[in-house]
Amino acid sequence: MNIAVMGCGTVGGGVVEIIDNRMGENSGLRVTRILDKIFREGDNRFTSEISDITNDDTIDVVVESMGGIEPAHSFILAALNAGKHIVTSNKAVVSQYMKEFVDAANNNNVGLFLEATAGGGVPWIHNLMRVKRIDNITAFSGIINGTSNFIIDKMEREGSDFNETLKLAQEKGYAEANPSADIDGDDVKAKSMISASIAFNTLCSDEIPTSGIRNLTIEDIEAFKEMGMRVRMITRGKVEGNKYYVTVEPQVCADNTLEANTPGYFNTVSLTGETIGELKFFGAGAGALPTANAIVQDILDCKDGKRPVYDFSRTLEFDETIMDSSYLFRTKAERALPKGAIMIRPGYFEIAGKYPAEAHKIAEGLLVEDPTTFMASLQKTI
Ligand SMILES: NC(=O)C1=CN([C@@H]2O[C@H](COP(=O)(O)OP(=O)(O)OC[C@H]3O[C@@H](n4cnc5c(N)ncnc54)[C@H](OP(=O)(O)O)[C@@H]3O)[C@@H](O)[C@H]2O)C=CC1
Ligand SMILES: N[C@@H](CC=O)C(=O)O
Repeated sequence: MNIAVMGCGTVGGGVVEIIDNRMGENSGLRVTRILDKIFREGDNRFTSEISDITNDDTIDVVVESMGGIEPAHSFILAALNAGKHIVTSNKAVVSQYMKEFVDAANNNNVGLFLEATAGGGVPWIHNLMRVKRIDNITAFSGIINGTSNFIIDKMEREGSDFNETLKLAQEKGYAEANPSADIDGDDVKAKSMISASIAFNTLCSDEIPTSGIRNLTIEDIEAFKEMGMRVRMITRGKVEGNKYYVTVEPQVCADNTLEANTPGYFNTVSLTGETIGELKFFGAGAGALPTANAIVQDILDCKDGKRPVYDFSRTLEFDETIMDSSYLFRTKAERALPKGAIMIRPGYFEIAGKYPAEAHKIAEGLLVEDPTTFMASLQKTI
């Protein structure tokens, strides 16, 4: 099977490394073209022209690991329309154009493989699809961003500085090209849209309330520790009747949970199915080789003739009333808090029974008066 890799940075470089140097010749996989801006000296597979891939009938699979929206969107479509299978790690573009990509793949009788778009090396998408062979998935939740977990964990363990740790995550190749996607929750939002669309058989709304860890301080971490809690960046998705909802925000969890004990750049993500109950998946959530591993697994599935089938036919209403939670706010803008806020320790307030969008709106109001305000949901069973 001949493979073209578009974008040979952290992830694409990992794919080339695994196929060229680790799998051996008997794997039946060969990287024959690499599209990037900078060419590796002496490697004549490099090109900057998409037509060198789309016009090459010997190429079976195209890996898209460039990131971003354009030209990734048009290159993926061009490859699908040229009859190439696509394997991508680019959650930003997939979350925005999932339906268009699925339709193009179906029209051209090729596969669209998405394992690496959520959870890095964790076989999350594969298992969502596998569980659905028997069960309706009623909920998912957990940590699906390695960078934010790496930052929080290092702050907890070593008292490390937020910005220095973010820099370290960038050096290690965990962070997005624009790392605000990691710390403000947009990366988790994109992964959640893909996860929810697959889990719930409906194209997920992009109106997911999203907030991140930008304002998290060492003092917050110490305060949570004294409360027997730890904070994690969490996605939550849920279906009830003909309603579904998804939210992305930091969550303060009991310190004996698997989520609270997820270290470094690891992810812990779980799904709930009607007969299987709760299933949890843990593993490397980012980085060159774990993510490349997920891509190569997809390529091997493709080589075995497997083609993922996506079904978005379920009509569900995106409705936050199925997901009320307690929220915690650390703010100096005490007077701007709504009625019912209870001070649980100096500077920290709890508001019970709030819907996510409502809570995020409260946080936005507080941030105007106190730009250091931090908000998190308080863990309970969803
Ligand atoms: N890093 C990780 O741990 C993970 C990343 N992902 C996703 O995988 C994708 C790639 O991420 P990552 O490998 O970290 O990113 P990198 O920035 O390390 O790699 C992207 C590569 O693509 C090249 N590139 C970008 N645009 C173009 C273009 N128009 N033409 C040619 N080459 C281009 C970049 O060149 P240049 O640098 O010169 O712009 C770079 O070499 C992203 O969608 C990311 O969200 C998913 C899971 C994990
Ligand atoms: N930046 C992302 C990379 C993997 O998806 C993360 O940190 O999780």
